[in-house]
Amino acid sequence: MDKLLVHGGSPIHGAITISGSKNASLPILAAALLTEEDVVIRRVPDVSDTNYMVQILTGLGADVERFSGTVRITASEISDTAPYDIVRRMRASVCMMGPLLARKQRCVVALPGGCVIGDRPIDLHIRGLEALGATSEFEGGNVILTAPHGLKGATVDLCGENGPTVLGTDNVMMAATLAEGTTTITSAACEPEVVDLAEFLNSMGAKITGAGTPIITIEGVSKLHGTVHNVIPDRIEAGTFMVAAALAGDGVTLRRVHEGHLVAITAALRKAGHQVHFNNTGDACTVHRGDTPMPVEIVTEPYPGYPTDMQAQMTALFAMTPGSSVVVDTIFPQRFMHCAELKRMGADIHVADGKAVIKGVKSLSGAPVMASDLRASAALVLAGLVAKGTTEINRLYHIDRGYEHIDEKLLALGANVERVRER
Ligand SMILES: CC(=O)N[C@H]1[C@@H](OP(=O)(O)OP(=O)(O)OC[C@H]2O[C@@H](n3ccc(=O)[nH]c3=O)[C@H](O)[C@@H]2O)O[C@H](CO)[C@@H](O)[C@@H]1O
Ligand SMILES: C=C(OP(=O)(O)O)C(=O)O
Repeated sequence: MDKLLVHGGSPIHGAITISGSKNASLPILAAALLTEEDVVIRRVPDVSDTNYMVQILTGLGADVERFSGTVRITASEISDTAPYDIVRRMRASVCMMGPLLARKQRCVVALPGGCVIGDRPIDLHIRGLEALGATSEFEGGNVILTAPHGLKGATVDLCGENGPTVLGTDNVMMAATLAEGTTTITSAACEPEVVDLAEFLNSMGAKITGAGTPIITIEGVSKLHGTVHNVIPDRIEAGTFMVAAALAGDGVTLRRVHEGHLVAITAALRKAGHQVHFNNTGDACTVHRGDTPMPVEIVTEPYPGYPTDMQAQMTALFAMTPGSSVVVDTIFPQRFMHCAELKRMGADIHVADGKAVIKGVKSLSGAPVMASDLRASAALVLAGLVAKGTTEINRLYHIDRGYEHIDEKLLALGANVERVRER
């Protein structure tokens, strides 16, 4: 298990390039199962989640070649059962359900269960696939979906108690591409990753309109074909480095970003007193720490609102921002595991009922801390950049799930970090 040592106090500056999006890559890799033909996906980040997805595809019988950021998949003959050993390691493996069901009329996928960010039910995924004519049963920790006579288009509402579901929208959209007739998804998730998946599917011959709005229409086709696709930039990786720059930066430029995907994060940083400038084409931005940082309140919401995947990192920034800031997570109200570790570094945070109140302190001090999930680990790295002394972040595999070569990118910006490899 690797760990990261962050020696605080070195300001970061310079430029880095943002990687392809993890959360767009995962469903797109799964969607390659919808055709027997060759699919080439570029800018897939080299993170453990995409490696697991490649292993799942291989385990299902697909031929997969990976060279740098490019993955070529040929799924001419595949099985309907996703191998448990790998599926259990990654929650996003639930997005195999839609493509497998559409292609094989049956799928067996291990249930993801909960995780440290809270309960992660899949009732809306199942409800959506059942509306298309599938039947479901649960056996031995697996969900088994069958549609022996194929799927049929229907109207499906995917709104849950906490709003729409991203991977649920992906699953129903992927399944509906090969269903007979027209499917309408209402209360669809509007995240850019859903739009990227829809663009990928359309480039394979699917007929999808409305992705990026709450109503998506999919006209079923009998077959999809091969394609080549470039994955969108990772808005959460970009947001994480934007916050790093606001916390410890002395002018940090991020290349290959998408301004339109970063509106809520940019607004929160500007409100907190930091400077964010985009270039004319909106594909690069430079962030400077403001002279008078101010406390703000952020409330996570479905896109285009402030993303839950960016609240832990912002909490690290608020830990050193004078005054009282507030973070409310309406999507995953239990997603505050990072706060206990930030407190070990000297932060003043009170968490109750899905809300953290953070009183800025003058300084944090480095400490051994435990990463509990992907974005919580990112928050600890950010805090470590400005803490006095050394922060030792254990269980680095959490961060390696979703940040491509984070240590190398931080080193390129002048941070003093060291990955300690432990076998
Ligand atoms: C791989 C990937 O893209 N992961 C992202 C995706 O996860 P994921 O797609 O799993 O998250 P969802 O959008 O489904 O979850 C949103 C909310 O809906 C609830 N819910 C979800 C499904 C369901 O069947 N029933 C139900 O009640 C969840 O508990 C949560 O409160 O979107 C989340 C919300 O933006 C992000 O934090 C994750 O990084
Ligand atoms: C929570 C995340 O991912 P996952 O849904 O795969 O757990 C994330 O990317 O922050």
